[in-house]
Amino acid sequence: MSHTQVDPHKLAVIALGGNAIIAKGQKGLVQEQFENVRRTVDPVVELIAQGYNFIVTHGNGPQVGNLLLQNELAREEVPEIPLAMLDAMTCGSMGYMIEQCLQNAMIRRGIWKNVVTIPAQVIVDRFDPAMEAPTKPIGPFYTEEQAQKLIQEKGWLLKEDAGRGWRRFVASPYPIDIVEKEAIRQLLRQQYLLVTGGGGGIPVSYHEDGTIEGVDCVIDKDLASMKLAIAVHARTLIIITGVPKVTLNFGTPQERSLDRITLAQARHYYQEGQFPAGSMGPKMMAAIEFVQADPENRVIITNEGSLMEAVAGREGTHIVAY
Ligand SMILES: NC(=O)OP(=O)(O)O
Repeated sequence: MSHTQVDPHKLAVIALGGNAIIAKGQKGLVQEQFENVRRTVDPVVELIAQGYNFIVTHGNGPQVGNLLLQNELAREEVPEIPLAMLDAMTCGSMGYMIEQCLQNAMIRRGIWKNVVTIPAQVIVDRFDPAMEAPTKPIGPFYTEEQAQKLIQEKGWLLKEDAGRGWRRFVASPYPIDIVEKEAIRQLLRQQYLLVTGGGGGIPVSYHEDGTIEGVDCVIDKDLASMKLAIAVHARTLIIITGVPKVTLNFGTPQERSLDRITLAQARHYYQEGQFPAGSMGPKMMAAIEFVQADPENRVIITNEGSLMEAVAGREGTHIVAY
């Protein structure tokens, strides 16, 4: 294989949760975020040393929610920034952090590889019904009492987020395509390590004349990562989350973790309502669509500490065609 070809079996898209970069209970200080990213990229760099290449994507839920809050607090002093632009800001700021941590980890490991961040525009349908029914939790967690006060005083939409506390919700339409996908493929052919699709990408939609414009929403990063993985013909999509394995009957005495499930089983459990919206739901939806796209595709859902073992097949939940 020449250096201008990409081995799809050694190419993986790895999606880091925004909630792993600002963990629950943390304020989101820049130092905290750098520390979390450093810890997360170490095993990624170990896998690079084994010959893998990656597209690293990341969530932005806590970060874009914090920016929105800053924006609203400063609205008397400086012009407000629309949500699509705030998404773009997180692509840059979080891309900077992840890119630098990857570079430093590779230098320490004696690996030389180009790393670059691309703030990718992701096409959505601005008439997607999801624009009218917000499902994406962003920003800090509140108690129910704080949330009710904010709903009354500020008119924000706050809802309970998968048993973890109350959060603000914004629209999250389905990602259709990636504007910069050809540039991304070109850089992969040249063996670049890419940070792109961050925050689910910057949401944009087409006008009838073919021009594009930002849409104020936050795309789910697991669905955008899946679209990216399909676009670059990666065979592996890795979704890093807070738990080592996906479980059935979560939080009940019947709870059990899943090691390896087929596409048919994943669909069955999804339809049974085993995976709540706002947590495991979009991850499993992304997994189903990715494996459906090609029977050679596989998805690994795990946490950062189990990544090495999961890639070796000894940890995590694996979703495969058969
Ligand atoms: N955009 C997005 O899905 O972010 P989180 O993963 O942080 O929720």
